[in-house]
Amino acid sequence: MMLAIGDPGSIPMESLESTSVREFELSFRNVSYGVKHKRDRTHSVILKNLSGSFRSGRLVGIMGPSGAGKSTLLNVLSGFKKNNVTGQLMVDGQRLSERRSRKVISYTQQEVCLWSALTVEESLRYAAEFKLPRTIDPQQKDVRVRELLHVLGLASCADTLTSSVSGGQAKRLSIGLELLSDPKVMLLDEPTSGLDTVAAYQVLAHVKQLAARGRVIACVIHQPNSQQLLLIDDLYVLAKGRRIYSGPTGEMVTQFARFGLECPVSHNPADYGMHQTLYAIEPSRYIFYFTALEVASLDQEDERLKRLMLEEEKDIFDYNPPKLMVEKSFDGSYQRYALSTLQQLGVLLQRTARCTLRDSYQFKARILINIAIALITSVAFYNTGNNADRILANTAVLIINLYAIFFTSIVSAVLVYPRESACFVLESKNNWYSLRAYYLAKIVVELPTLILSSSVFFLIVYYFTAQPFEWLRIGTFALVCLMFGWISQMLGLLLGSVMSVQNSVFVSILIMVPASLFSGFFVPLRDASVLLKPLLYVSFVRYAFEGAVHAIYGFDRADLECPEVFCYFRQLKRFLEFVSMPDLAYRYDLLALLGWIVLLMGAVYFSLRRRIKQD
Ligand SMILES: Nc1ncnc2c1ncn2[C@@H]1O[C@H](COP(=O)(O)OP(=O)(O)OP(=O)(O)O)[C@@H](O)[C@H]1O
Repeated sequence: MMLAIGDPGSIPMESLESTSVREFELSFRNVSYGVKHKRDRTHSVILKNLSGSFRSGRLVGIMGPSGAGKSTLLNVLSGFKKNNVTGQLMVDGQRLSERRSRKVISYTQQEVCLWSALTVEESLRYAAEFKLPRTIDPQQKDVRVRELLHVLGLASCADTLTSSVSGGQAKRLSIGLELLSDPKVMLLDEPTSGLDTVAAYQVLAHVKQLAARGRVIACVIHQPNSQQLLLIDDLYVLAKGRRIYSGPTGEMVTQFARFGLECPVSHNPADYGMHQTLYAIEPSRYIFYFTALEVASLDQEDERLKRLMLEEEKDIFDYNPPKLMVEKSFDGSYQRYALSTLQQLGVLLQRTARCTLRDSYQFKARILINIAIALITSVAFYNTGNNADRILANTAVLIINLYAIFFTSIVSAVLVYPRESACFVLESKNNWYSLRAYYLAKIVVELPTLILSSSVFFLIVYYFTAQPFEWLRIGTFALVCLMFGWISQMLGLLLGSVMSVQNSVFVSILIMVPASLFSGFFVPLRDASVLLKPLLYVSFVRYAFEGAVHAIYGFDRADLECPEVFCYFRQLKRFLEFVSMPDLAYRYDLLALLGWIVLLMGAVYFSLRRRIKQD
């Protein structure tokens, strides 16, 4: 059903409402936020001593000039920003813990983060799967998705991939994803930016209806027109991180006038002309918008503004909230996630499978690169496997095999992961699913890709370079390749989760080049300097290389063929002494690789957890 302008009541809200919620209030007291500048060790205050209360049933508009701290305030209230924040967040006068605030507050940021391989409708459907409880039947979910498509004006692009929609459509979709679960408190950062007047009105009207049904909704709003202003019940106006107004929209101008801040505030004749013209065209927009912005943009030394700010800071809490227990009023039956971990895992796997099948470029490229390198290696080292005269060349095959696995695994992870992890952080902070479910899904999805891509390489090279066709050797070699590939993959995910694509690529090269030195192939343990030796003992490349050498030449392999009169390395014992691996212990290599896997998997987990927790 399309929403008619000027008729917000026509929004089909009934099915979007699950239960009626009693009135409540989200309030914050003495909220300050500062940043330390690393370069000159100075400290800037971004939000100073802000207090206020947003009541359910009323749509709150947060206004102020660019850089006033509007987005920062929403980041702080939503819990997205936690470091260097002081103050209290309360529901009905009861302090809201961090965990609890995550349960009740949803936040739609200015930047959109969408899965590029999904269509608009699919994105909403997956959001519905994650955010709506299983008790809601699929038909009802379908109705909600369809309603949102219409209300947000996305019906015409429902089947378009999110990578192809316009900026405004992407913005509306990102709001829709959060609207689906009908959260108790919604903080929206510029929900109308990028939208035309009609769409902006529709979004605001929809949001107002949600507020009217007992939600707290606060949104940063830029340049609202008179119709949009009529929808905004309360205004919270910021100037350089300080509050200059909080209260009903209609009373703002009067409040400013009490401090001699009457419109127009500036007396530049040129500006005055502009003011007059604007006033003639659209009086209400002129009064609210220009008054708010002009006052907020005044010099902080302006006496009138100073008095106004002092008054606002003095009069922080005129509302006396009822002392209700948050537990009873809010959390009684409120679950952080709509689905169990297992159910979350199921939906995550479904979504990833769909994205991978649709956007299979990365996967195909990885397989093709592996085949190409495998064929080149096979041509270069054809039939070396059982030739004692070419044993060094054959050892090179083993190390090339490991490098190919390393680079294809790490590069595909660092290229794709930074963007994916940004979406994960956003969805996770908004309680779509837990880190545990996401991490499990990631492992389940990555493992088959890794097995397939490294097996392709390994099998081609193994066959054409004539390595021994014994199941024990094939199995042990494959296991080393797989574990090494998993280490590379985890390293890629770790880099991708903590840094940008560019930095991850540089760092992965920085890791691998010295790691080659520590493989034991170029500098055997015996010849390593005192400085190099400790690095060889911890190098995962060395353990993988040793494991591979053991798989191919260990386990009491018979002497090699010698096509010449004399081959020094015909007896494998001599070769193993030469590469400084006389007493090979395959299981120790596996144990060391396993240790690395556990370490890196833990590191990836904790780095993702840190990202969810940090600002
Ligand atoms: N981590 C940070 N380090 C340094 N400065 C910061 C940091 N976070 C915010 N700021 C500064 O705080 C001020 C407020 O930023 P914020 O993004 O909240 O403004 P805004 O009112 O939302 O602006 P806009 O309307 O342009 O989006 C800006 O001057 C910004 O540069």
